[in-house]
Amino acid sequence: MSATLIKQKYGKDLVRLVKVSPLPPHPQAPKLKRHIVQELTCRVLLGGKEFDSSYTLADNSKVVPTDTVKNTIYYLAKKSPASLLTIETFAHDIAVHFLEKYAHVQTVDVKIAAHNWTRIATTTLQPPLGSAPLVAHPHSFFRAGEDKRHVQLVATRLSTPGEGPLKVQFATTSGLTDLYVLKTTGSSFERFHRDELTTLPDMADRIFSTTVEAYWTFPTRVETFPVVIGAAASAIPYDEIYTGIRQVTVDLFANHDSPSVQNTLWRMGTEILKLYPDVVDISYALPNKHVFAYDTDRFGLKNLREGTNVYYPVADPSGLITATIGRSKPKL
Ligand SMILES: O=c1[nH]c(=O)c2[nH]c(=O)[nH]c2[nH]1
Repeated sequence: MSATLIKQKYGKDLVRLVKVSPLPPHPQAPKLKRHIVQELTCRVLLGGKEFDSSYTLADNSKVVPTDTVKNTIYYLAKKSPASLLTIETFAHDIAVHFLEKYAHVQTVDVKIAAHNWTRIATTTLQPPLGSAPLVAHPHSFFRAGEDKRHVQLVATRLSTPGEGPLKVQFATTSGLTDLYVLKTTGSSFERFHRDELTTLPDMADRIFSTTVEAYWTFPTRVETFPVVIGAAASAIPYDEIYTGIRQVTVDLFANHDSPSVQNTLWRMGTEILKLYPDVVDISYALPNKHVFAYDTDRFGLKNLREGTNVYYPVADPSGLITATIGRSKPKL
């Protein structure tokens, strides 16, 4: 038997990093320390033909240790604190670092997840507590939810090392996951296909609950280097787009009178493409986390068809409704 190495990539996964960035002092409380906190989980994988021999011939001479990959993430977080504030920019700077430093690295695949630390609302910073309106605390946070912001960036070297400037193609996908939402009415599922295996009744009014997963892609772009690390000049407002997509998603979830998960998903995607011209397409995965009416009718208490207010959430199985929505090609 003769075998061939079809593809390979290696690096460090689950590199956890917390970064605290100062904010300028508040004019009325100049001594108060004001911070931004970010918690990231990073994965950086390196690829290139010259790593083949580490797999096939046990030749480690070209292998940048995954430990060095990990150290580099912290090094760049320290060196380029501004770029870290937007995970797409940080991913870009990580990729550029590896391509500039190691001529035999052909591709860098970076994934970053940002966790949700949200400012605690406190009544006052001075005792007595509990007597003043709520203010966002300058340096105390709570984990508001398990939802995360994501970026996956694949950077590919287009130029030949030693022949002219470094030229890199970047493919960027951003996303959000684990955004757990539930609505108690304003959702139905009726007039679906029926056959002898169908037991589901028409549901005119039901609970709708899902954990939103959404990924959106940006146009691939080519950049020529050197540029200043941290300056990652990109006209794309990644933060604004993330915040907007998250808001449109929850707005439509809450306000759309949903005839099906499929149609709500479509409404979310089409609205986002209208609002954000930088987004090429958006993919959603919406599990239908069923919450069914419990049968207390058996005990003489009507709950199934009328007066429904006691339910049981079903962990598995869930429905899973997925789609990618893009822009239609102009008709010629
Ligand atoms: O919104 C829904 N879409 C479905 O395809 C489906 N199938 C199902 O059993 N319940 C639901 N709900």
